[in-house]
Amino acid sequence: MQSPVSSPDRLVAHDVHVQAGSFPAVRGVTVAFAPGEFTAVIGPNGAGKSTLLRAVTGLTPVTRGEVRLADRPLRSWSRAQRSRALAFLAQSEGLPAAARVRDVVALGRGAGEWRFGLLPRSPWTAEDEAAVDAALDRTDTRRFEDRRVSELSGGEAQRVALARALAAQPRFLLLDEPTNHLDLAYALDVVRYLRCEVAGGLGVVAVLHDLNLAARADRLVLLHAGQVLASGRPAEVLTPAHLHAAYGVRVRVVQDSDRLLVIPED
Ligand SMILES: Nc1ncnc2c1ncn2[C@@H]1O[C@H](COP(=O)(O)OP(=O)(O)OP(=O)(O)O)[C@@H](O)[C@H]1O
Repeated sequence: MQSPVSSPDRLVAHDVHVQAGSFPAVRGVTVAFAPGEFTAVIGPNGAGKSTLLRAVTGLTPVTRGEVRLADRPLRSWSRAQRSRALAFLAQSEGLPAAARVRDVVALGRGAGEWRFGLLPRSPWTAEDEAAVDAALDRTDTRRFEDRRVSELSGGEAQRVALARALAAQPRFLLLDEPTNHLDLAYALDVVRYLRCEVAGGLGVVAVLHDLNLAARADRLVLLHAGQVLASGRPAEVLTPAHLHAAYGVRVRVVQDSDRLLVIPED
């Protein structure tokens, strides 16, 4: 991965350590995420992927090191500025079951924060309406915008959560296992939607367990025991040696047309 130099637009973690309870979950991680780039964070269970994502979003405090956004320490951003710039999609995003899909996506425009008094109320504008429409269209969720969340399948609800995050028009979208529990078609759809957003300039950072999906990212960060074991382009990271060191599994990595395939040998 490119060295995380100070750049006006990057989200940078510099020598970040995070203590989860008494456990050092992230130990000296330095990475940079750029707008218009899709980074997949990979690594075995317990490697520190979720903790790193939460730390760079400002949801989990960093015990040592620093996170910088747009060349300013993240802690100097107000909560409202930060939540507008960085959208985070957790592993199991709880959506209000009784709410209609369109209203849920509107929450991405801050409607929830106004209601709970976390942000000053501002008038709902045509720009807000357009952002909700665009997010529904881009995630192919408009066709059930009037349904309640409780009437959706798991995969549909996951796309609504993605639409809500996109409606905020963040600079970076950080997703923790966005394809978890999705069938092959839905998982590929989600990656395709994300790729479209990246083409439009969004910075995407996604924790992915499926290495063959992760191979479609622009860059990979391979975590192991709270540290970066490898980072860079998929072909640089997805090597048998790296994957054996991280997962303890022997694999073959083959090039199939323009794509890498990871095949376990065990
Ligand atoms: N509150 C806590 N107290 C003690 N250990 C914790 C705590 N929170 C997380 N950990 C540990 O920190 C490590 C990293 O957890 P994290 O959830 O970041 O891993 P992960 O790579 O996202 O794992 P997975 O792929 O299983 O979701 C794990 O070993 C976990 O057990």
